Amino acid sequence: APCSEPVKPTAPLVSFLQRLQSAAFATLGPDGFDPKLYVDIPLKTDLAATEEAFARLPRPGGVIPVSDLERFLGDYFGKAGSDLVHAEPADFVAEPEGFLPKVENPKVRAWALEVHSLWKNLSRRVSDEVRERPEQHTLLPLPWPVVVPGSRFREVYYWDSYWIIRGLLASKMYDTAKSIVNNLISLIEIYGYVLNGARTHYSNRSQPPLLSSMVFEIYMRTGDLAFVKKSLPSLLKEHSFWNSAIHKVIIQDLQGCKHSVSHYYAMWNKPRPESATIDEESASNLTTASQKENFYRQVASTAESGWDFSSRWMSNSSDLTTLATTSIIPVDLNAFIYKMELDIAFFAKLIGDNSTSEKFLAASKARQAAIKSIFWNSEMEQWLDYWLISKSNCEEVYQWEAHYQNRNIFASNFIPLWIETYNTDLCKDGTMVEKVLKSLQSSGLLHVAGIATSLSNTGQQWDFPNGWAPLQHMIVEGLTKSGSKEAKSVAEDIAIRWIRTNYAAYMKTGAMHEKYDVEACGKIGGGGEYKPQTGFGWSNGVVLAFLEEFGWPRDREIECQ
Ligand SMILES: OC[C@H]1O[C@H](O[C@H]2O[C@H](CO)[C@@H](O)[C@H](O)[C@H]2O)[C@H](O)[C@@H](O)[C@@H]1O
Repeated sequence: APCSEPVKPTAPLVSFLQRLQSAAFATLGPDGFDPKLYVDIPLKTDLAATEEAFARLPRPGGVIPVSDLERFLGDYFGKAGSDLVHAEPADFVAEPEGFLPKVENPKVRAWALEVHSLWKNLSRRVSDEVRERPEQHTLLPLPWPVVVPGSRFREVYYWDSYWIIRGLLASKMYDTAKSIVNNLISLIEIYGYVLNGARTHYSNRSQPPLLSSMVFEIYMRTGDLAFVKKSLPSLLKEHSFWNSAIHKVIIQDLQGCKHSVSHYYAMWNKPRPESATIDEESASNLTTASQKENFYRQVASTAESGWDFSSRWMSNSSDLTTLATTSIIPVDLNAFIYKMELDIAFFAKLIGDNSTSEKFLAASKARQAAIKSIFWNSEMEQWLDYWLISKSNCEEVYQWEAHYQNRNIFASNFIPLWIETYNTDLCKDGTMVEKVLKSLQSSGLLHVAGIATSLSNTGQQWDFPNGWAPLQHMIVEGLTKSGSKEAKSVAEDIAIRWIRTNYAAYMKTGAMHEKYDVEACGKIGGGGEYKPQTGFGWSNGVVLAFLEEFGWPRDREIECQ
Protein backbone atom coordinates (compact mmCIF):
# COMPACT_ATOMS: atom_id res chain seq x y z
CA ALA A 1 0.00 0.00 0.00
CA PRO A 2 -0.74 2.49 -1.41
CA CYS A 3 -1.37 1.54 -5.06
CA SER A 4 0.12 4.72 -6.51
CA GLU A 5 3.75 5.36 -5.65
CA PRO A 6 4.26 9.13 -5.64
CA VAL A 7 7.68 10.73 -5.98
CA LYS A 8 8.39 14.44 -5.44
CA PRO A 9 10.58 16.03 -8.11
CA THR A 10 14.16 16.90 -7.10
CA ALA A 11 15.42 20.49 -7.26
CA PRO A 12 18.28 20.92 -9.81
CA LEU A 13 20.51 22.27 -7.01
CA VAL A 14 20.05 19.07 -4.98
CA SER A 15 20.81 16.85 -7.99
CA PHE A 16 24.03 18.78 -8.58
CA LEU A 17 25.08 18.70 -4.91
CA GLN A 18 24.50 14.97 -4.89
CA ARG A 19 26.87 14.59 -7.87
CA LEU A 20 29.40 16.70 -5.99
CA GLN A 21 28.94 14.49 -2.90
CA SER A 22 29.60 11.38 -4.94
CA ALA A 23 32.74 12.93 -6.51
CA ALA A 24 33.99 14.04 -3.08
CA PHE A 25 33.44 10.52 -1.75
CA ALA A 26 35.55 9.11 -4.60
CA THR A 27 38.29 11.63 -3.75
CA LEU A 28 38.26 11.47 0.05
CA GLY A 29 37.15 7.90 0.75
CA PRO A 30 34.81 6.69 3.49
CA ASP A 31 36.91 7.60 6.57
CA GLY A 32 35.22 10.44 8.43
CA PHE A 33 33.16 11.28 5.32
CA ASP A 34 29.81 12.94 6.10
CA PRO A 35 27.69 13.06 2.94
CA LYS A 36 25.26 15.52 4.52
CA LEU A 37 27.88 18.29 4.40
CA TYR A 38 27.68 18.41 0.58
CA VAL A 39 23.94 19.04 0.44
CA ASP A 40 24.17 21.69 3.18
CA ILE A 41 26.76 23.98 1.59
CA PRO A 42 25.42 27.18 -0.03
CA LEU A 43 26.45 28.24 -3.53
CA LYS A 44 28.41 31.51 -3.85
CA THR A 45 27.31 32.07 -7.42
CA ASP A 46 24.64 30.71 -9.75
CA LEU A 47 24.21 27.00 -10.38
CA ALA A 48 25.08 27.07 -14.10
CA ALA A 49 28.48 28.73 -13.48
CA THR A 50 29.21 26.33 -10.60
CA GLU A 51 28.31 23.29 -12.73
CA GLU A 52 30.55 24.51 -15.55
CA ALA A 53 33.50 24.93 -13.18
CA PHE A 54 32.79 21.47 -11.72
CA ALA A 55 32.83 19.93 -15.21
CA ARG A 56 36.21 21.57 -15.91
CA LEU A 57 37.91 20.02 -12.83
CA PRO A 58 40.72 17.57 -13.71
CA ARG A 59 39.83 13.90 -13.15
CA PRO A 60 42.92 11.73 -13.68
CA GLY A 61 41.72 8.10 -13.46
CA GLY A 62 38.15 9.44 -13.01
CA VAL A 63 38.85 10.99 -9.59
CA ILE A 64 39.27 14.70 -8.74
CA PRO A 65 42.56 15.33 -6.87
CA VAL A 66 42.14 16.51 -3.26
CA SER A 67 43.75 19.92 -3.86
CA ASP A 68 41.47 20.66 -6.85
CA LEU A 69 38.39 19.58 -4.92
CA GLU A 70 39.32 21.77 -1.96
CA ARG A 71 40.01 24.77 -4.17
CA PHE A 72 36.69 24.31 -5.98
CA LEU A 73 34.79 24.04 -2.68
CA GLY A 74 36.48 27.20 -1.36
CA ASP A 75 35.89 29.20 -4.56
CA TYR A 76 32.28 28.24 -5.21
CA PHE A 77 30.70 27.43 -1.84
CA GLY A 78 30.12 29.03 1.54
CA LYS A 79 30.66 27.05 4.74
CA ALA A 80 27.98 24.56 5.80
CA GLY A 81 25.79 26.35 8.33
CA SER A 82 26.80 29.86 7.21
CA ASP A 83 23.28 30.45 5.87
CA LEU A 84 21.80 30.24 9.39
CA VAL A 85 23.34 32.98 11.49
CA HIS A 86 23.60 33.05 15.26
CA ALA A 87 20.88 35.20 16.78
CA GLU A 88 20.52 35.66 20.52
CA PRO A 89 16.88 35.01 21.42
CA ALA A 90 15.20 38.24 22.58
CA ASP A 91 13.43 36.45 25.45
CA PHE A 92 16.55 34.79 26.90
CA VAL A 93 17.58 35.86 30.40
CA ALA A 94 20.45 34.22 32.29
CA GLU A 95 18.24 33.17 35.23
CA PRO A 96 14.55 33.59 34.46
CA GLU A 97 12.17 34.41 37.28
CA GLY A 98 10.54 31.23 38.60
CA PHE A 99 13.07 28.98 36.82
CA LEU A 100 12.88 25.35 38.04
CA PRO A 101 11.53 26.22 41.49
CA LYS A 102 11.83 22.64 42.79
CA VAL A 103 15.57 22.30 42.05
CA GLU A 104 17.23 22.95 45.42
CA ASN A 105 20.58 21.21 45.02
CA PRO A 106 23.13 23.94 44.10
CA LYS A 107 25.19 21.69 41.77
CA VAL A 108 22.10 20.65 39.84
CA ARG A 109 20.83 24.20 39.71
CA ALA A 110 24.16 25.46 38.34
CA TRP A 111 24.15 22.74 35.69
CA ALA A 112 20.51 23.38 34.77
CA LEU A 113 21.40 27.05 34.22
CA GLU A 114 24.20 25.94 31.89
CA VAL A 115 21.79 23.73 29.97
CA HIS A 116 19.35 26.66 29.84
CA SER A 117 22.12 28.88 28.44
CA LEU A 118 22.67 26.40 25.59
CA TRP A 119 19.55 27.85 23.92
CA LYS A 120 21.78 30.76 22.95
CA ASN A 121 24.19 28.41 21.10
CA LEU A 122 21.37 26.72 19.24
CA SER A 123 19.40 29.84 18.26
CA ARG A 124 19.69 31.07 14.68
CA ARG A 125 17.96 33.11 12.02
CA VAL A 126 18.01 32.50 8.28
CA SER A 127 20.53 34.85 6.62
CA ASP A 128 19.32 37.58 4.25
CA GLU A 129 21.34 35.88 1.53
CA VAL A 130 18.94 32.88 1.59
CA ARG A 131 15.92 35.15 1.18
CA GLU A 132 17.60 37.12 -1.65
CA ARG A 133 18.86 34.09 -3.59
CA PRO A 134 16.89 31.02 -2.40
CA GLU A 135 17.91 29.06 -5.54
CA GLN A 136 21.51 28.96 -4.26
CA HIS A 137 20.56 27.29 -0.97
CA THR A 138 19.04 24.00 0.09
CA LEU A 139 18.08 25.75 3.33
CA LEU A 140 14.46 26.92 3.38
CA PRO A 141 13.90 30.60 4.20
CA LEU A 142 11.93 30.19 7.44
CA PRO A 143 10.55 33.58 8.46
CA TRP A 144 11.07 33.46 12.24
CA PRO A 145 14.03 32.77 14.55
CA VAL A 146 14.83 29.05 14.85
CA VAL A 147 16.36 26.61 17.33
CA VAL A 148 18.36 23.74 15.80
CA PRO A 149 19.24 20.35 17.37
CA GLY A 150 23.01 20.97 17.03
CA SER A 151 26.26 19.81 15.34
CA ARG A 152 25.56 18.30 11.90
CA PHE A 153 21.85 18.97 12.36
CA ARG A 154 22.18 22.61 11.34
CA GLU A 155 18.56 23.11 10.39
CA VAL A 156 15.16 22.85 12.06
CA TYR A 157 13.75 19.29 12.54
CA TYR A 158 10.08 18.59 13.00
CA TRP A 159 9.68 16.24 15.96
CA ASP A 160 12.83 17.48 17.73
CA SER A 161 11.03 20.84 17.97
CA TYR A 162 8.45 19.42 20.40
CA TRP A 163 11.07 18.65 23.08
CA ILE A 164 12.98 21.84 22.30
CA ILE A 165 9.73 23.68 23.01
CA ARG A 166 9.17 21.75 26.26
CA GLY A 167 12.60 22.96 27.38
CA LEU A 168 12.00 26.51 26.19
CA LEU A 169 8.78 26.61 28.21
CA ALA A 170 10.72 25.54 31.33
CA SER A 171 13.17 28.34 30.41
CA LYS A 172 10.21 30.77 30.15
CA MET A 173 11.11 31.54 26.51
CA TYR A 174 7.54 31.69 25.27
CA ASP A 175 8.21 33.92 22.23
CA THR A 176 10.97 31.64 20.94
CA ALA A 177 8.64 28.64 21.41
CA LYS A 178 5.93 30.41 19.39
CA SER A 179 8.41 31.32 16.62
CA ILE A 180 9.24 27.65 16.18
CA VAL A 181 5.57 26.79 15.75
CA ASN A 182 5.03 29.74 13.38
CA ASN A 183 7.88 28.45 11.21
CA LEU A 184 6.36 24.97 11.06
CA ILE A 185 2.99 26.51 10.18
CA SER A 186 4.67 28.41 7.34
CA LEU A 187 5.82 25.04 5.95
CA ILE A 188 2.26 23.68 6.08
CA GLU A 189 1.06 26.76 4.20
CA ILE A 190 3.54 26.04 1.38
CA TYR A 191 3.72 22.22 1.30
CA GLY A 192 0.54 21.07 3.07
CA TYR A 193 2.55 19.33 5.83
CA VAL A 194 5.53 19.87 8.08
CA LEU A 195 8.75 18.69 6.44
CA ASN A 196 11.19 16.27 8.11
CA GLY A 197 13.57 19.23 8.28
CA ALA A 198 13.85 22.71 6.80
CA ARG A 199 15.80 21.86 3.63
CA THR A 200 14.47 21.35 0.10
CA HIS A 201 15.45 17.68 -0.04
CA TYR A 202 13.44 16.94 3.12
CA SER A 203 10.25 17.92 1.28
CA ASN A 204 9.41 14.36 0.25
CA ARG A 205 8.46 13.33 3.79
CA SER A 206 7.35 14.55 7.20
CA GLN A 207 8.26 13.32 10.71
CA PRO A 208 6.19 12.17 13.72
CA PRO A 209 3.34 14.72 13.83
CA LEU A 210 3.58 16.65 17.08
CA LEU A 211 2.60 20.15 15.97
CA SER A 212 -0.74 20.08 17.80
CA SER A 213 1.10 18.99 20.96
CA MET A 214 3.44 21.99 20.60
CA VAL A 215 0.45 24.36 20.26
CA PHE A 216 -1.24 22.67 23.23
CA GLU A 217 1.75 23.06 25.56
CA ILE A 218 2.28 26.69 24.55
CA TYR A 219 -1.41 27.49 25.07
CA MET A 220 -1.43 25.83 28.50
CA ARG A 221 1.46 28.11 29.57
CA THR A 222 0.46 31.35 27.90
CA GLY A 223 -3.32 31.18 27.45
CA ASP A 224 -2.72 32.81 24.05
CA LEU A 225 -6.01 32.21 22.23
CA ALA A 226 -4.98 34.20 19.13
CA PHE A 227 -2.05 31.79 18.72
CA VAL A 228 -4.44 28.81 18.86
CA LYS A 229 -6.76 30.48 16.34
CA LYS A 230 -3.88 31.10 13.94
CA SER A 231 -2.63 27.50 14.25
CA LEU A 232 -5.93 25.67 13.79
CA PRO A 233 -6.31 25.89 9.95
CA SER A 234 -2.78 24.48 9.54
CA LEU A 235 -3.50 21.66 11.98
CA LEU A 236 -6.57 20.74 9.92
CA LYS A 237 -4.39 20.59 6.78
CA GLU A 238 -1.83 18.46 8.59
CA HIS A 239 -4.56 16.09 9.75
CA SER A 240 -5.68 15.64 6.12
CA PHE A 241 -2.11 14.87 5.07
CA TRP A 242 -1.78 12.05 7.59
CA ASN A 243 -5.14 10.64 6.53
CA SER A 244 -4.68 11.03 2.77
CA ALA A 245 -4.30 8.11 0.34
CA ILE A 246 -0.54 7.65 0.86
CA HIS A 247 -0.76 7.40 4.64
CA LYS A 248 -4.14 5.74 5.16
CA VAL A 249 -4.80 2.01 5.51
CA ILE A 250 -8.09 0.26 6.29
CA ILE A 251 -8.01 -2.81 8.52
CA GLN A 252 -11.02 -4.96 9.33
CA ASP A 253 -10.95 -6.48 12.80
CA LEU A 254 -12.26 -9.87 13.93
CA GLN A 255 -15.70 -8.39 14.69
CA GLY A 256 -15.96 -7.08 11.12
CA CYS A 257 -15.35 -3.42 12.09
CA LYS A 258 -13.28 -1.44 9.63
CA HIS A 259 -10.65 0.90 11.11
CA SER A 260 -8.78 3.66 9.35
CA VAL A 261 -5.19 3.88 10.59
CA SER A 262 -2.03 5.58 9.33
CA HIS A 263 1.48 4.53 8.40
CA TYR A 264 4.69 6.25 7.31
CA TYR A 265 5.10 6.69 3.57
CA ALA A 266 7.68 8.94 1.92
CA MET A 267 7.16 10.37 -1.56
CA TRP A 268 10.61 9.23 -2.63
CA ASN A 269 12.26 6.19 -4.22
CA LYS A 270 15.87 7.26 -4.65
CA PRO A 271 18.83 7.54 -2.24
CA ARG A 272 18.34 10.23 0.41
CA PRO A 273 20.37 13.23 -0.86
CA GLU A 274 21.84 13.80 2.63
CA SER A 275 23.06 10.17 2.77
CA ALA A 276 23.20 9.14 -0.89
CA THR A 277 26.66 7.54 -0.76
CA ILE A 278 25.52 5.41 2.20
CA ASP A 279 22.18 4.42 0.64
CA GLU A 280 23.82 3.45 -2.65
CA GLU A 281 26.27 1.23 -0.80
CA SER A 282 23.45 -0.37 1.24
CA ALA A 283 21.52 -1.09 -1.97
CA SER A 284 24.52 -2.42 -3.86
CA ASN A 285 23.51 -6.07 -3.45
CA LEU A 286 19.98 -5.49 -4.73
CA THR A 287 19.88 -6.45 -8.35
CA THR A 288 16.78 -4.98 -10.01
CA ALA A 289 15.77 -1.34 -10.39
CA SER A 290 12.44 -2.03 -8.68
CA GLN A 291 14.14 -3.69 -5.68
CA LYS A 292 16.37 -0.64 -5.34
CA GLU A 293 13.44 1.77 -5.69
CA ASN A 294 11.49 -0.10 -3.06
CA PHE A 295 14.49 -0.10 -0.69
CA TYR A 296 15.05 3.64 -1.14
CA ARG A 297 11.36 4.28 -0.42
CA GLN A 298 11.61 2.20 2.75
CA VAL A 299 14.71 4.13 3.81
CA ALA A 300 13.01 7.52 3.30
CA SER A 301 9.81 6.30 4.99
CA THR A 302 11.89 5.17 7.96
CA ALA A 303 13.39 8.67 8.14
CA GLU A 304 9.77 9.91 8.27
CA SER A 305 9.24 7.74 11.35
CA GLY A 306 12.08 9.51 13.20
CA TRP A 307 13.42 6.03 14.10
CA ASP A 308 16.08 5.87 11.39
CA PHE A 309 17.14 3.11 11.64
CA SER A 310 15.90 0.28 13.84
CA SER A 311 15.18 -3.45 13.85
CA ARG A 312 11.60 -2.30 14.46
CA TRP A 313 11.20 -1.79 10.70
CA MET A 314 13.25 -4.76 9.45
CA SER A 315 12.10 -8.31 8.78
CA ASN A 316 15.71 -9.45 9.33
CA SER A 317 17.32 -7.31 12.02
CA SER A 318 20.82 -7.78 10.62
CA ASP A 319 19.94 -6.80 7.05
CA LEU A 320 18.98 -3.19 6.37
CA THR A 321 17.68 -4.09 2.91
CA THR A 322 14.78 -5.88 4.63
CA LEU A 323 13.33 -2.54 5.82
CA ALA A 324 9.54 -2.76 5.40
CA THR A 325 8.37 0.46 7.06
CA THR A 326 5.50 1.16 4.66
CA SER A 327 4.09 -2.29 5.50
CA ILE A 328 3.97 -1.55 9.21
CA ILE A 329 1.20 0.28 11.04
CA PRO A 330 3.08 1.94 13.89
CA VAL A 331 1.44 2.24 17.27
CA ASP A 332 3.17 5.54 18.15
CA LEU A 333 2.19 7.28 14.90
CA ASN A 334 -1.47 6.40 15.52
CA ALA A 335 -1.18 7.55 19.13
CA PHE A 336 0.21 10.89 17.86
CA ILE A 337 -2.65 11.29 15.36
CA TYR A 338 -5.15 10.36 18.08
CA LYS A 339 -3.66 13.13 20.22
CA MET A 340 -3.79 15.51 17.24
CA GLU A 341 -7.53 14.77 16.93
CA LEU A 342 -8.13 15.38 20.63
CA ASP A 343 -6.09 18.60 20.49
CA ILE A 344 -7.94 19.89 17.42
CA ALA A 345 -11.30 19.13 19.10
CA PHE A 346 -10.11 21.06 22.17
CA PHE A 347 -8.79 24.06 20.18
CA ALA A 348 -11.93 24.25 18.01
CA LYS A 349 -14.11 24.29 21.13
CA LEU A 350 -11.94 27.03 22.65
CA ILE A 351 -12.50 29.31 19.69
CA GLY A 352 -16.21 28.49 19.47
CA ASP A 353 -16.12 26.26 16.38
CA ASN A 354 -18.37 23.53 17.78
CA SER A 355 -18.96 21.60 14.59
CA THR A 356 -15.19 21.12 13.98
CA SER A 357 -14.82 20.20 17.61
CA GLU A 358 -17.50 17.50 17.40
CA LYS A 359 -16.14 16.17 14.12
CA PHE A 360 -12.68 15.73 15.64
CA LEU A 361 -14.02 14.27 18.86
CA ALA A 362 -15.75 11.63 16.72
CA ALA A 363 -12.49 11.07 14.77
CA SER A 364 -10.60 10.65 18.05
CA LYS A 365 -13.13 8.08 19.30
CA ALA A 366 -12.75 6.11 16.07
CA ARG A 367 -8.92 6.24 16.38
CA GLN A 368 -9.13 5.18 20.02
CA ALA A 369 -11.21 2.16 19.03
CA ALA A 370 -8.74 1.37 16.24
CA ILE A 371 -5.79 1.54 18.64
CA LYS A 372 -7.55 -0.90 20.96
CA SER A 373 -8.52 -3.34 18.19
CA ILE A 374 -5.40 -3.29 16.06
CA PHE A 375 -2.51 -2.71 18.47
CA TRP A 376 -3.51 -3.71 22.01
CA ASN A 377 -2.25 -7.12 23.09
CA SER A 378 -3.99 -8.22 26.27
CA GLU A 379 -1.59 -11.06 26.91
CA MET A 380 1.53 -8.85 26.81
CA GLU A 381 -0.29 -5.77 28.20
CA GLN A 382 1.39 -3.58 25.57
CA TRP A 383 0.44 -1.97 22.27
CA LEU A 384 2.20 -3.69 19.37
CA ASP A 385 2.96 -2.51 15.82
CA TYR A 386 0.88 -4.28 13.20
CA TRP A 387 2.48 -5.70 10.04
CA LEU A 388 0.53 -5.65 6.78
CA ILE A 389 1.21 -8.99 5.21
CA SER A 390 -0.56 -9.57 1.94
CA LYS A 391 0.03 -11.10 -1.44
CA SER A 392 -1.11 -8.08 -3.37
CA ASN A 393 0.66 -4.80 -2.82
CA CYS A 394 -2.35 -2.59 -2.57
CA GLU A 395 -5.35 -4.19 -0.92
CA GLU A 396 -8.31 -1.98 -0.16
CA VAL A 397 -9.09 -3.61 3.15
CA TYR A 398 -6.66 -5.71 5.19
CA GLN A 399 -8.00 -8.45 7.45
CA TRP A 400 -6.59 -8.25 10.99
CA GLU A 401 -4.84 -11.41 12.18
CA ALA A 402 -3.33 -11.76 15.66
CA HIS A 403 -0.02 -13.17 14.48
CA TYR A 404 0.69 -10.03 12.42
CA GLN A 405 1.20 -8.02 15.59
CA ASN A 406 4.96 -7.65 16.12
CA ARG A 407 5.65 -9.21 19.54
CA ASN A 408 9.19 -7.83 19.75
CA ILE A 409 9.65 -5.30 22.50
CA PHE A 410 10.28 -1.64 21.68
CA ALA A 411 9.90 1.51 23.76
CA SER A 412 7.20 2.54 21.25
CA ASN A 413 4.97 -0.26 22.62
CA PHE A 414 4.38 2.00 25.65
CA ILE A 415 3.89 5.36 23.90
CA PRO A 416 0.03 5.33 24.11
CA LEU A 417 0.53 5.83 27.86
CA TRP A 418 1.50 9.40 26.95
CA ILE A 419 -1.99 10.21 25.64
CA GLU A 420 -3.97 11.43 28.59
CA THR A 421 -7.34 9.84 27.78
CA TYR A 422 -5.55 6.51 27.67
CA ASN A 423 -4.50 7.14 31.20
CA THR A 424 -8.04 8.01 32.16
CA ASP A 425 -9.38 4.90 30.46
CA LEU A 426 -6.65 2.72 31.91
CA CYS A 427 -7.49 4.02 35.34
CA LYS A 428 -11.20 3.38 34.96
CA ASP A 429 -10.24 -0.24 34.91
CA GLY A 430 -8.48 0.13 38.27
CA THR A 431 -5.60 -2.26 37.86
CA MET A 432 -5.08 -1.65 34.13
CA VAL A 433 -2.35 0.98 34.43
CA GLU A 434 -0.59 -1.22 37.00
CA LYS A 435 -0.65 -4.06 34.46
CA VAL A 436 0.96 -1.92 31.74
CA LEU A 437 3.46 -0.76 34.34
CA LYS A 438 4.32 -4.37 35.27
CA SER A 439 4.67 -5.15 31.59
CA LEU A 440 7.13 -2.26 31.22
CA GLN A 441 9.03 -3.35 34.34
CA SER A 442 9.43 -6.91 33.09
CA SER A 443 10.06 -5.88 29.46
CA GLY A 444 13.85 -5.71 29.73
CA LEU A 445 13.76 -2.08 28.56
CA LEU A 446 14.50 -0.49 31.96
CA HIS A 447 18.19 -0.06 32.64
CA VAL A 448 20.51 1.72 35.02
CA ALA A 449 20.60 4.86 32.84
CA GLY A 450 17.10 4.90 31.37
CA ILE A 451 14.75 3.17 28.94
CA ALA A 452 16.35 1.29 26.05
CA THR A 453 14.88 1.73 22.57
CA SER A 454 14.63 -2.01 21.94
CA LEU A 455 16.11 -5.30 23.14
CA SER A 456 18.18 -6.00 20.01
CA ASN A 457 21.74 -4.79 19.68
CA THR A 458 21.88 -4.40 15.89
CA GLY A 459 24.30 -1.48 15.61
CA GLN A 460 21.41 0.69 14.41
CA GLN A 461 20.99 3.87 16.42
CA TRP A 462 17.29 3.32 17.28
CA ASP A 463 18.00 -0.01 18.97
CA PHE A 464 19.62 -1.32 22.16
CA PRO A 465 21.61 -0.03 24.03
CA ASN A 466 20.67 3.50 22.98
CA GLY A 467 18.21 5.55 24.97
CA TRP A 468 16.69 8.66 23.41
CA ALA A 469 15.39 11.70 25.26
CA PRO A 470 11.97 11.82 23.51
CA LEU A 471 11.18 8.22 24.40
CA GLN A 472 12.15 8.70 28.06
CA HIS A 473 10.01 11.82 28.20
CA MET A 474 6.81 10.40 26.71
CA ILE A 475 6.86 7.28 28.88
CA VAL A 476 7.79 9.17 32.05
CA GLU A 477 5.15 11.83 31.45
CA GLY A 478 2.52 9.18 30.67
CA LEU A 479 3.25 7.27 33.89
CA THR A 480 3.36 10.50 35.92
CA LYS A 481 -0.07 11.60 34.75
CA SER A 482 -1.66 8.15 35.02
CA GLY A 483 -3.06 8.76 38.47
CA SER A 484 -1.30 5.68 39.85
CA LYS A 485 1.09 6.42 42.74
CA GLU A 486 3.23 3.44 41.87
CA ALA A 487 3.48 4.49 38.22
CA LYS A 488 4.46 8.00 39.27
CA SER A 489 7.20 6.72 41.49
CA VAL A 490 8.60 4.48 38.71
CA ALA A 491 8.45 7.51 36.39
CA GLU A 492 10.40 9.62 38.84
CA ASP A 493 13.00 6.89 39.22
CA ILE A 494 13.49 6.73 35.42
CA ALA A 495 13.73 10.54 35.26
CA ILE A 496 16.36 10.57 38.03
CA ARG A 497 18.46 7.97 36.20
CA TRP A 498 18.15 9.94 32.96
CA ILE A 499 19.09 13.25 34.58
CA ARG A 500 22.11 11.62 36.26
CA THR A 501 23.40 10.09 33.03
CA ASN A 502 23.03 13.43 31.17
CA TYR A 503 24.81 15.21 34.03
CA ALA A 504 27.68 12.70 34.22
CA ALA A 505 28.23 12.78 30.43
CA TYR A 506 28.12 16.59 30.50
CA MET A 507 30.74 16.75 33.26
CA LYS A 508 32.95 14.33 31.32
CA THR A 509 32.59 15.82 27.84
CA GLY A 510 31.30 19.36 28.39
CA ALA A 511 28.36 18.67 26.11
CA MET A 512 24.80 17.43 25.95
CA HIS A 513 24.40 14.46 23.62
CA GLU A 514 21.89 13.35 21.02
CA LYS A 515 21.52 9.87 22.57
CA TYR A 516 22.90 7.91 25.53
CA ASP A 517 23.83 4.30 26.24
CA VAL A 518 21.40 3.13 28.94
CA GLU A 519 23.68 0.34 30.20
CA ALA A 520 25.93 2.67 32.22
CA CYS A 521 25.48 6.06 33.85
CA GLY A 522 27.33 8.79 31.94
CA LYS A 523 27.87 6.72 28.78
CA ILE A 524 26.95 8.26 25.43
CA GLY A 525 25.15 6.40 22.64
CA GLY A 526 26.53 5.26 19.31
CA GLY A 527 25.82 3.14 16.24
CA GLY A 528 24.00 4.22 13.11
CA GLU A 529 25.18 6.01 10.00
CA TYR A 530 26.77 9.17 11.44
CA LYS A 531 29.04 10.09 14.36
CA PRO A 532 27.21 10.75 17.66
CA GLN A 533 26.20 14.42 17.80
CA THR A 534 26.24 17.02 20.56
CA GLY A 535 24.26 20.14 21.28
CA PHE A 536 21.56 18.86 21.70
CA GLY A 537 18.06 20.29 21.39
CA TRP A 538 15.80 17.50 22.58
CA SER A 539 18.15 16.25 25.29
CA ASN A 540 18.36 19.76 26.75
CA GLY A 541 14.58 20.11 26.54
CA VAL A 542 13.90 16.83 28.32
CA VAL A 543 16.38 17.48 31.14
CA LEU A 544 14.78 20.88 31.79
CA ALA A 545 11.25 19.43 31.58
CA PHE A 546 12.14 16.61 34.01
CA LEU A 547 13.79 19.01 36.45
CA GLU A 548 10.74 21.24 36.28
CA GLU A 549 8.38 18.32 36.97
CA PHE A 550 10.31 16.46 39.65
CA GLY A 551 12.79 19.02 40.99
CA TRP A 552 15.96 17.88 42.75
CA PRO A 553 16.15 17.98 46.57
CA ARG A 554 19.19 19.51 48.25
CA ASP A 555 20.34 16.22 49.78
CA ARG A 556 19.99 13.98 46.70
CA GLU A 557 23.33 13.17 45.02
CA ILE A 558 23.53 14.05 41.33
CA GLU A 559 26.58 11.83 40.69
CA CYS A 560 26.12 8.32 39.25
CA GLN A 561 25.20 5.88 42.03
O1 LIG B 1 21.30 12.36 8.14
C1 LIG B 1 20.64 11.15 8.41
C2 LIG B 1 19.25 11.34 9.00
O2 LIG B 1 19.35 12.23 10.09
C3 LIG B 1 18.16 12.70 10.71
O3 LIG B 1 17.70 11.74 11.65
C4 LIG B 1 18.23 11.77 12.94
O4 LIG B 1 18.37 13.10 13.46
C5 LIG B 1 17.17 13.89 13.54
C6 LIG B 1 17.55 15.22 14.15
O5 LIG B 1 17.90 15.09 15.49
C7 LIG B 1 16.09 13.17 14.36
O6 LIG B 1 14.88 13.88 14.23
C8 LIG B 1 15.90 11.74 13.85
O7 LIG B 1 15.02 11.09 14.74
C9 LIG B 1 17.26 11.04 13.86
O8 LIG B 1 17.12 9.70 13.50
C10 LIG B 1 17.06 13.06 9.72
O9 LIG B 1 15.82 13.27 10.38
C11 LIG B 1 16.89 12.02 8.64
O10 LIG B 1 15.91 12.41 7.72
C12 LIG B 1 18.24 11.86 7.95
O11 LIG B 1 18.13 11.01 6.86
